[in-house]
Amino acid sequence: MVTPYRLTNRTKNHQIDLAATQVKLQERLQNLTSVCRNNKKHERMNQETRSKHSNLKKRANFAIRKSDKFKTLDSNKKGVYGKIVKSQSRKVKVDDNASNVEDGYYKKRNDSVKLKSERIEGSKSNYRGRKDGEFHRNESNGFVRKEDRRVNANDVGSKGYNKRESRDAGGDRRKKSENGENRLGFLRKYGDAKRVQLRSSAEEHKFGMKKVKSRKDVSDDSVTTFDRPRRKRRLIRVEYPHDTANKRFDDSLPTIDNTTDQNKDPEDTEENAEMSKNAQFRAIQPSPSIISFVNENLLGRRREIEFKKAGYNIELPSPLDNIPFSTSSERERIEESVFRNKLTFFAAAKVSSSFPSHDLPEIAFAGRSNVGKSSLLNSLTRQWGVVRTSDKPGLTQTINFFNLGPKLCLVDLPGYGFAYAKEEVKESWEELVKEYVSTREELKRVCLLIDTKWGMKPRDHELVDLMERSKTKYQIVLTKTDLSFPVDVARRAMQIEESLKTKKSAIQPLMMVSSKTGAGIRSLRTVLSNVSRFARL
Ligand SMILES: Nc1nc2c(ncn2[C@@H]2O[C@H](COP(=O)(O)OP(=O)(O)OP(=O)(O)O)[C@@H](O)[C@H]2O)c(=O)[nH]1
Ligand SMILES: [Mg+2]
Repeated sequence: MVTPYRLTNRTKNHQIDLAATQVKLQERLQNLTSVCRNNKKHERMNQETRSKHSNLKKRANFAIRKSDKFKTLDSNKKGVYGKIVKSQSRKVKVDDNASNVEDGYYKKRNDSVKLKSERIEGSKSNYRGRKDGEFHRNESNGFVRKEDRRVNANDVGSKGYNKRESRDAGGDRRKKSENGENRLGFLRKYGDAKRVQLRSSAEEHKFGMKKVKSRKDVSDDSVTTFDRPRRKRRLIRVEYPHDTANKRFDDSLPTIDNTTDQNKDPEDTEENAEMSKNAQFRAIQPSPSIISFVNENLLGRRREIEFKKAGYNIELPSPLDNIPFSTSSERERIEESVFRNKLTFFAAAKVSSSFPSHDLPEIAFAGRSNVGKSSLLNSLTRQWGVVRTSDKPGLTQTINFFNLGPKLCLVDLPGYGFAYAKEEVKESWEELVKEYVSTREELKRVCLLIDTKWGMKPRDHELVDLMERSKTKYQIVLTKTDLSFPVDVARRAMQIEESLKTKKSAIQPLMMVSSKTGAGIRSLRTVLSNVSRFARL
């Protein structure tokens, strides 16, 4: 049997004590945890404070370093005016002469600076006193002119960062701040290494500083400057009088160059002659009949729209050589039966002995190089590519004979005048052409091709004279009419007709063609087919 457990008073008391202790312990535990938490918080705070502190320290150091530089600048400024205060370990060099030697303008300054230093040492009346060793310049003194202020790097530099001073000094503030920046940049770049401080013995004694002399010792120790030559102001010079960019200046500075005039003389006269020829050409009034002929045949430079309006198919080669509204480029369309024949290469001759012998009438195409002889042959026969053409003068170098069926022979002659060939070779071509033109019996007509743009040149006249002498029939054909204005085509035709009026062997009318557009080709075909028809061998 279990006896009921009865708590004694003592036990009860004990129990109460224990409960109280438990409560107390719990409270302490709570306190401790809160303390712990607080400690952690503090620790974090401490860390933050420490980092903040270190940051501040760094910034402070940086600021101190910066201020050192400013101090140096300040001391430099003072150095100029005689009172030099040591700033940290940096020193300012005195070399006024060396810097001023470069520019004669600054030489004048030496005297004024000497005067200045004397006056500074003598009394402070020229400067408004501030702190010890700091001075403001007083412009009313007169010895520091505006120009001097501008060229003095130290002075300007100090103004760069000290607004109050710049205000005091007056003048263009913006300019000064710019110079101040330059000055700072210069100091950063060249820093201590280039800076040396020199002081007069009096100053040395006064401030108790060591005398440090630069290698380039100078007699005048009272003024502070730098070794580095001052930046020269940029000047805009007109060095190239013939430069188009300087045209304005050219107009204001006319130069007379006698030597060039003397050298130019012969060419000038030629040019003037050429000019007057051009003027003469422009003065030609073409007759209404020629103008209407040019317009009817769509000769001259034209827009494609005009060809389209007239019904020609501009997709075809030499469109004006076709019947309007035709879509065919076949040679069956050619009216003149002789030109429907196939064009075949027959013979080439470099010398007169190799001229072929046959009983066909010949029609030759002569003219300057690149005038369009070979192109005209292709265009007349509408057989593109049979005769070789090139945009480089001098492609055709031999006398080439082409048979046009059994009735006619077309002859492509080498050109004369400018060509990409040696002089001797060109001379031999010319001789060959002259020989052929003057001696060939089968030759019934020479088509003398003239470039519409350039007209007849002396060599063309030479050939004309030769043909006149040898009584060879020739007909002038103006080529490349599509490159000149219609009125110029008419003028050129008038001009040449006038010049050949008295020539007996010249056959009228003068022909005008364009191998490119095909203008005038049909008319030329008609003329040439008549030659073959009535030729007697
Ligand atoms: N715009 C235009 N160009 C032409 C005409 N005729 C010829 N040409 C161009 O002129 C250049 C010379 O043509 P060619 O036929 O080789 O001249 P060439 O007289 O035979 O020249 P050489 O053989 O060197 O004596 C080529 O590029 C042709 O395309 C024309 O009527 N109009
Ligand atoms: Mg040719």
